[in-house]
Amino acid sequence: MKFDVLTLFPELFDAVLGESIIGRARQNNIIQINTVNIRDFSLNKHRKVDDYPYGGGGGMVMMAQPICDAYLSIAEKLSYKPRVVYLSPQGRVLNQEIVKELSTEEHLILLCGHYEGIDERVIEEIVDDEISIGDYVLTGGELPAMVLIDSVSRLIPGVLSSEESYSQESHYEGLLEYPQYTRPYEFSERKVPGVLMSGHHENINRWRRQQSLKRTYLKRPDMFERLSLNEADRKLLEEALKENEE
Ligand SMILES: NC(=O)c1ccc(NCc2ccccc2N2CCOCC2)nc1
Repeated sequence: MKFDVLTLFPELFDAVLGESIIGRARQNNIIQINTVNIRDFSLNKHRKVDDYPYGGGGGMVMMAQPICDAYLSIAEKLSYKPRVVYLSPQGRVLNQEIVKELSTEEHLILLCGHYEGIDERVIEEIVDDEISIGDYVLTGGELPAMVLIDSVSRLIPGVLSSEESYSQESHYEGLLEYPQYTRPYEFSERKVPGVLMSGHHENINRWRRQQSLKRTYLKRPDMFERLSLNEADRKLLEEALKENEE
């Protein structure tokens, strides 16, 4: 999987994508992440990449030419047209389903906007997808690009070790994760739930699924209503909610 990031701030990516799981995956060449500085493609001597908006109004707009030339510097070497994702507040909001879809691509070009946005003709010319990481406004598209790279990369085979990839398990897909505990057994007078100490794996899995169902129902009714629960799950949830009332 290859990511090419078109950005005005390539150095922002080094720390976040150089460390830990993603850093290791880059070293093992499981994923490649390359940044392209849009400013290097400005045609004027002051390396200007923004200009005043036609129609007036405050703020500046990123010019089309430097962005499109930065894109061409990548695309012209390729025999295929790579998928171009533009990170913007107008995009469809990223979720795990979209992450999964993106992880099937061999090569993604991520375009990071700044100022008040980019000249619309760039979107018409080269952008395939507009994606937002949530309904809030940021100073630039770089953090959204890093979020997308992180979430997509962890689905690429070989990026997560076997332990790390455990959280991939489909058994609770669409559900919130159950509570996690580790040593010591008692911490600030709080003990670990007995079932987890029993070594009874069937009961442990039952308890974990019950906790995931309960948490999803209580914390994320929007996710919960998308679930289709079988009879066993419904009973588990009912029992958990009854305990809540006691
Ligand atoms: N939710 C997101 O994914 C998200 C993404 C980017 C982003 N900002 C960069 C940006 C990129 C494109 C267009 C406008 C802008 N903005 C520039 C600053 O002013 C507001 C508009 N903000 C939030």
